[in-house]
Amino acid sequence: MIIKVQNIKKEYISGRSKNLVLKGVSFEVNRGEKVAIVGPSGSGKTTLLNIIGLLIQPTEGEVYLEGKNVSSLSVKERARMRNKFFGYIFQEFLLVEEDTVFQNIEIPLLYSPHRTTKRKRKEIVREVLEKVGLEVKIKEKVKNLSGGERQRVAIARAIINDPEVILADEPTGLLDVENAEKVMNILEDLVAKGKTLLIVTHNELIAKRCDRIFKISDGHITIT
Ligand SMILES: Nc1ncnc2c1ncn2[C@@H]1O[C@H](COP(=O)(O)OP(=O)(O)OP(=O)(O)O)[C@@H](O)[C@H]1O
Repeated sequence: MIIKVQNIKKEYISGRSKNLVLKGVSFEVNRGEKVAIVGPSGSGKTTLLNIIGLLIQPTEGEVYLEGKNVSSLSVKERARMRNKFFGYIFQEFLLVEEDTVFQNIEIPLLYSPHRTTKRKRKEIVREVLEKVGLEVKIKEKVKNLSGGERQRVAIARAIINDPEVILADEPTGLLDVENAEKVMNILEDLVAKGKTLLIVTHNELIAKRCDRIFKISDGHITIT
């Protein structure tokens, strides 16, 4: 088992109002699994993904990654996990529009503890761009790309450090059917090579392609 979540609660407090979004969520995910996280808008899907990805802290409960309780990790180890263990893909791509495809994708390499020369970075970036079918766009500015191409750049950036787990938050939400299909095929290829995928989606067909579906409703999770 690669991820274990135990009795996670998350409460947001703004002013006097409290919002208990997750009311005690527990599950395990195995290595190489493809899991869909579904539920109505505002049910806490992104919140759950961000807790697993160490982007936010739960109010209560524990997250274990490869058997290690993450609350026992130092700040440095958490940062390393974020950079090396997870690849994050978001609906809005979160790319630097004015920069080139290469500049956007090399970012995680610049933050890696292993120094790389520009030549080496180019080689690695070319390799991941090949995986997402965008080698020819390496010098193009992101602002000149289509939505589908942007999402593939975002995927390339997410996988450049060869992460174990890919966390994808509505990665096909802004894409047409054809581009959504391309993105899903790339993600499924990664799973076929042993990566683990957690994908938040509103799309039933995408959810059905996964091994299991985690449905969040009223702060609780049902697994099918
Ligand atoms: N930083 C925050 N501070 C306060 N409330 C928040 C914060 N982040 C999320 N919430 C609230 O928590 C609830 C769950 O939000 P979350 O984004 O996890 O839902 P979601 O299921 O991903 O929704 P959607 O499908 O619309 O993206 C919502 O009511 C949201 O307003």
